[in-house]
Amino acid sequence: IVDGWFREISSQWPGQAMTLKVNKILHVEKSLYQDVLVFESETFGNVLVLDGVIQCTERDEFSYQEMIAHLPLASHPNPKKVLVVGGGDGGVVREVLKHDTVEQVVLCDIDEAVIRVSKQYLPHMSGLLADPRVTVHIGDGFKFLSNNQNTYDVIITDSSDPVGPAESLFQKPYFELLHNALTPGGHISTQGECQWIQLSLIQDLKRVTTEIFQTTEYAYTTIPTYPSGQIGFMVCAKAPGRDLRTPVREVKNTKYYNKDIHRTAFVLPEFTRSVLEEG
Ligand SMILES: NCCCN[C@H]1CC[C@H](N)CC1
Repeated sequence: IVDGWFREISSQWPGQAMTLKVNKILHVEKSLYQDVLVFESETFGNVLVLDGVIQCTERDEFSYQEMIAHLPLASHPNPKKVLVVGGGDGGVVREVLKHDTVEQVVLCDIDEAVIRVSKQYLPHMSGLLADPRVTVHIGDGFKFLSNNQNTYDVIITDSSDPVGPAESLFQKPYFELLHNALTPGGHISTQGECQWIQLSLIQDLKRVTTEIFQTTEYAYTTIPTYPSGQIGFMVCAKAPGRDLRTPVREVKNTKYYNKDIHRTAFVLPEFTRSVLEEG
């Protein structure tokens, strides 16, 4: 933080950096896995930063949390059991619970510090972790999945970037574990990075998921505080011919997501479409 500004400088997005004006530093900690920082910003509410990278801000988190949850859930006929890998801030769990078909949500995050800090500084995101339908498991999602076959209707991987604790969540073995842990007809969504910055990574993710899932699509949303102002998702189905672009159930009480946003999220600019569809 330099002269009151936090700058998100990272080798992952060379030559650019989001900066946010800092009112007050609220928490600094080195957890077992990463550096944890929470600060009160001037215009985006409280901000959670892990290893120098913005994870979520109170003002715009709803865009990412709603889309990564509702794209796989609203296109699934009857999701009852849901797993969230990562997502320790609780925002995705809050969104999953908006589906009244859901009977149980399991959250598996490797770092208890993220959950503890989110409960203290991000109450609007972490509040529903206390819901009776939610089970919180502290551990490596990779290991957790290998003990669960044919169990979950939807699995959402709400991860940080592939540099650090989440690195293994972007590789083929993980997607095979996801496929095995899904019930037939199950859906996944993963934090799929940004087409302006990581298009070659997205192309790899598309190739890998195409080898494993019968249906796989990339979608994206706009979100001011992520690099280049947007982030994408890989959305896949363990079902032949499943239309992931069409919501089959309505989602209420959202601020970003609606049925038209669901459809248009999958419509890609030519520089991305040509790379992902021609492989
Ligand atoms: N629920 C927190 C979401 C974490 N996902 C982020 C996507 C953008 C990245 N640069 C950092 C993690």
